[in-house]
Amino acid sequence: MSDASQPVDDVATKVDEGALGSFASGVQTTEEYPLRVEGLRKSFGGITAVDGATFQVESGSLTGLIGPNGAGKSTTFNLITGMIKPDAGTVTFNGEDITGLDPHEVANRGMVRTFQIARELSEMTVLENMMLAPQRQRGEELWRSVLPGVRNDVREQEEELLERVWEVLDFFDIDHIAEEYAGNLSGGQRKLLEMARALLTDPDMLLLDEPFAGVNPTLEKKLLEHIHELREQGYTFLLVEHDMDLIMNNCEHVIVLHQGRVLTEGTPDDIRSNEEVIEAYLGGNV
Ligand SMILES: Nc1ncnc2c1ncn2[C@@H]1O[C@H](COP(=O)(O)OP(=O)(O)OP(=O)(O)O)[C@@H](O)[C@H]1O
Repeated sequence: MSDASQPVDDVATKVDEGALGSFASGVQTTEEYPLRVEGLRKSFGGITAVDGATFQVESGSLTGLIGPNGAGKSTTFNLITGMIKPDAGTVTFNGEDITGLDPHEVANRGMVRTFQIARELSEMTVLENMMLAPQRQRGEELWRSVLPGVRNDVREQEEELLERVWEVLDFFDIDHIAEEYAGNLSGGQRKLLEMARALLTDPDMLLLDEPFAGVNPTLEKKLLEHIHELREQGYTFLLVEHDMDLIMNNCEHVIVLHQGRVLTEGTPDDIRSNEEVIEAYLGGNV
């Protein structure tokens, strides 16, 4: 059974008191390092995409996961979030072994990744996309739904959701395009919508896979401001991004993957001057 039923009192609770306090249940982290990946391994036929990757991500950090093309970054993301199952190794989130869980089970525990807006969602408005975003089932809410007379009114829940949706749209400055079809948005606006949908699930940690690809500099700046604001409120971010300047200027910690394992990790300054990293990138045809 889902550990989402664990009473919130059981864990150290870091309550978000920022601008999102009104719609988020509060960022809850039980650990200094909420995400721990150990000995993760995955092969596709003869190709070992992830080969014993071991790292951890500090609570409230913006951590960058970088590496040359084919280093295993996307596969690592997919393994962490349950999109694919590892051949070996463990993924621990907030102290719980979540290895091999399905994506919705991982999301229910508070870790989500952004998804590109699928084709069928392009034919819906921004508002409809938000209303259809998967909702995190926290334990307390499961209980509320079965206790007679306690907030089990569907209309009341829909109204609450709508209120949260507008707050998130407002936070990302996309409330004015709520009635626009998602398919008509610019690349940058789509990225904002993808992040807004992820945030609506009320996560503690977000995994962002190239969130700035195709985003113009103005929107990139805006998106980065949102990420920093959320980080200050206690959200934890793991970011895969090819733009090295962006990683170096925004992440406080950088993990370098090479050939499916961690080559090194450290501050941007450590990484920038690391000979092994330079060599890996030169050999990696970046
Ligand atoms: N489903 C799959 N089937 C076969 N091989 C795969 C599959 N997914 C990934 N690979 C291979 O695993 C290796 C790692 O791929 P992955 O996409 O994880 O790397 P990456 O670091 O995200 O690369 P990039 O920066 O180019 O996006 C590559 O050699 C890739 O071709």
